[in-house]
Amino acid sequence: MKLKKTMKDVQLEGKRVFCRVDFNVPMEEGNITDDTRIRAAIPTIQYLIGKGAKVILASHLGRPKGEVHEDMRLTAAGERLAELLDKPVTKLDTSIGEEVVHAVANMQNSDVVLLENVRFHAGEEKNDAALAKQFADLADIFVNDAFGAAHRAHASTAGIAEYIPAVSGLLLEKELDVLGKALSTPERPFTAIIGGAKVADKIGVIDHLLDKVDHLIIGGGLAYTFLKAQGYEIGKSLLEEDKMDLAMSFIKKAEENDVKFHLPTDVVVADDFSVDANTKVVPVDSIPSDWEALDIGPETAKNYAEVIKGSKLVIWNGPMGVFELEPFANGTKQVAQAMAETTGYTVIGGGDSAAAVEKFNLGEKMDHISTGGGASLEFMEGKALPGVTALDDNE
Ligand SMILES: Nc1ncnc2c1ncn2[C@@H]1O[C@H](COP(=O)(O)OP(=O)(O)O)[C@@H](O)[C@H]1O
Ligand SMILES: O=C(OP(=O)(O)O)[C@H](O)COP(=O)(O)O
Ligand SMILES: [Mg+2]
Repeated sequence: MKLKKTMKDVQLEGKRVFCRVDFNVPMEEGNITDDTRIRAAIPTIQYLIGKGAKVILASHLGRPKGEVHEDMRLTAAGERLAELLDKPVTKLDTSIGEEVVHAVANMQNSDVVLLENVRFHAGEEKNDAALAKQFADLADIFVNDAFGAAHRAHASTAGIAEYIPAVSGLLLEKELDVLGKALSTPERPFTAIIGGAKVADKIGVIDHLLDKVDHLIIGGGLAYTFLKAQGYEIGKSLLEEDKMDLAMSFIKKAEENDVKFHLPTDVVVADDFSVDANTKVVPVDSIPSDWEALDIGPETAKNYAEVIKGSKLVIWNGPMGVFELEPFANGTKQVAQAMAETTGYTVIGGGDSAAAVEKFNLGEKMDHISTGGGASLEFMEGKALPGVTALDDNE
């Protein structure tokens, strides 16, 4: 990957800086349940403040699909940011238009403005040139520090870089450095664990991982597309129907490459997606047709923990179950515990995976917690990240 310009390569004093961060934090009833991603952006924001820049922050939250969703506003993130910076943060209700232009015109050096969720505009995810230009017109310099969204070619992560000087932030730089080093000459056995809910996004990376790892462990919502492809009844569990053939091809490729492919052998099923649901542990061949599997079972968790403890390098993205709800947290907890205990090098990625590890108070026991899930997987796969390639080359 080409070296990119960083904040140190540009003059910042008095400059308006459009700084893309990933404040896509897990929320529950309007409250932030894990602020890892906000804390991770603080060094860059402090650096800009210290240099006397006018700091215009932009982020997405959730997937509002181009419409305003009251529960996806960045208000709580702005409040948390102000606490962490110990400094006022002007939170705006939109990310383009007159209100924004006016607020930016009134900024003093070292002031911080937080724009509203950029995904409230349909042009964001389409990487619409007109929207990217509107973002660029607000600023003199673009700083990308949103590693978690660096695999997206969107208006505020990539498009904007066409119009103004574009450099990387400290978090983006650090993530690329640490992940790059861990993977350059991986220690073996090398194990990758993939779970979570973004099945369509993540299933593709398995292909490349099968050329690299010794063990591939599958959990979370991802598991059921594989189980269904093998002919099991999965009830109402998460399924990407059009990925079933792909799933089978991966099982075959694993055999050819002599990669141990681990799927759940037992699961926790529920008659409802809720904390009060009726639940039971069943073998994977006995999932009731009107129930859904929301966690790996205890036998599976024990087996996965053994593999992890025998590994020299483990990368993990995506929770093993719906860990946010107590009855479905055990699988994720057991895997996190094994990651904490193994003597191997451990890398965890993803907004929700990081939140899970923090919830179990095991964050300090991990070697690296990446703020990106999909982003770290695509980086490890060797794919170019649009949020990085868009930045100016350091020639
Ligand atoms: N079996 C399952 N069914 C439905 N959702 C699941 C299941 N297992 C895990 N999840 C959900 O996956 C979500 C996280 O997925 P994802 O965003 O892909 O991970 P990350 O943020 O770590 O990259 C969690 O909110 C969790 O509740
Ligand atoms: O939460 C994110 O990714 P992750 O769930 O893979 O960690 C990023 O903010 C990207 O969000 P997106 O997957 O809606 O583009
Ligand atoms: Mg997530």
